[in-house]
Amino acid sequence: MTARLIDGHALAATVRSDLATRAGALKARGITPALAVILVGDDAASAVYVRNKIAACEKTGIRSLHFSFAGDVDPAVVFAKIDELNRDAEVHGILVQLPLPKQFETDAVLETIAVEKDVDGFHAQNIGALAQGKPRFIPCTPYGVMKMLASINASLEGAEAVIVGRSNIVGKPMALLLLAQGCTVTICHSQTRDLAFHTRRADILIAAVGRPKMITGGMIKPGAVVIDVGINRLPDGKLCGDVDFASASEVCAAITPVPGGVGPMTIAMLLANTLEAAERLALHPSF
Ligand SMILES: Nc1nc(=O)c2c([nH]1)NC[C@@H]1CN(c3ccc(C(=O)N[C@@H](CCC(=O)O)C(=O)O)cc3)C=[N+]21
Repeated sequence: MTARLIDGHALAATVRSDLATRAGALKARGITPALAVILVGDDAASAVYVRNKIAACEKTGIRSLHFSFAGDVDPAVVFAKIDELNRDAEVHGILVQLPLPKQFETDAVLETIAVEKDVDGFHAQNIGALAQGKPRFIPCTPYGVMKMLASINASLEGAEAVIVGRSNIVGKPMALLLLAQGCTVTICHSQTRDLAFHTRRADILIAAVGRPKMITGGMIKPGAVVIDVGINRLPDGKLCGDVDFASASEVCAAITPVPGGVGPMTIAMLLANTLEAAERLALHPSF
């Protein structure tokens, strides 16, 4: 069996075209949706992602503001910038690129971002709202994964969903979203005793661990949908996912590639959240 490919670039382009229409409607009312991105330090991968985000904003008619700080910056300087952006009525979304250098307490930084501008959906209040089934901003990567599952009409009600990885930014919110759609959800992690036992039961398998090609075809149920969130750079410079694509695609029904899968959708959903923030702030300026 050869799996169907879920094309993240094509799907992201569809999302962007809808967003461009909505951005145009806001502009006609005198509002230019704007995203502020804060980058601290000179991590090469982070610089690439931030560049991709800014380019995607431009394609969609969203204004982007970019603030860079040296890796040894005093956190107080970054807090002051976030505070300024929180109060700037022309900024609708604020994103602080992670990971932050070690002098930062990441959670404290994320909690400083105004909840109504938290387009990453990482603020404790936004995670709490999602956990209660009343999401305001859905974290971009899991949000993009849900769109990818919808694009192939994956049936989620009663499905066995297995997530490998328990991070706050992917694994946990992913579990909440799949749960809300009626999946029976299992979260596996580094202490899971028999990983393959769990993954082989999955109708929907989400790999988000950050270990190159660790999920192989033998660990996958025939006919499963496999979503590869991992982005790993191999010594030869090539990117690969957490899933061994060659063996997995012989077994599963549908699979996302790396690159060109979840990554581009993550950025598209960041733009979607920014537009939603701008639309909400336009409707309720004091919200
Ligand atoms: N506050 C915050 N929000 C994030 O959403 C966030 C973050 N911090 N820190 C890092 C991770 C990672 N992330 C990616 C986004 C796009 C691609 C992407 O476009 N990937 C391309 C390849 C890019 C390349 O060539 O390296 C692809 O998969 O096709 C990858 C990774 C967002 N993150």
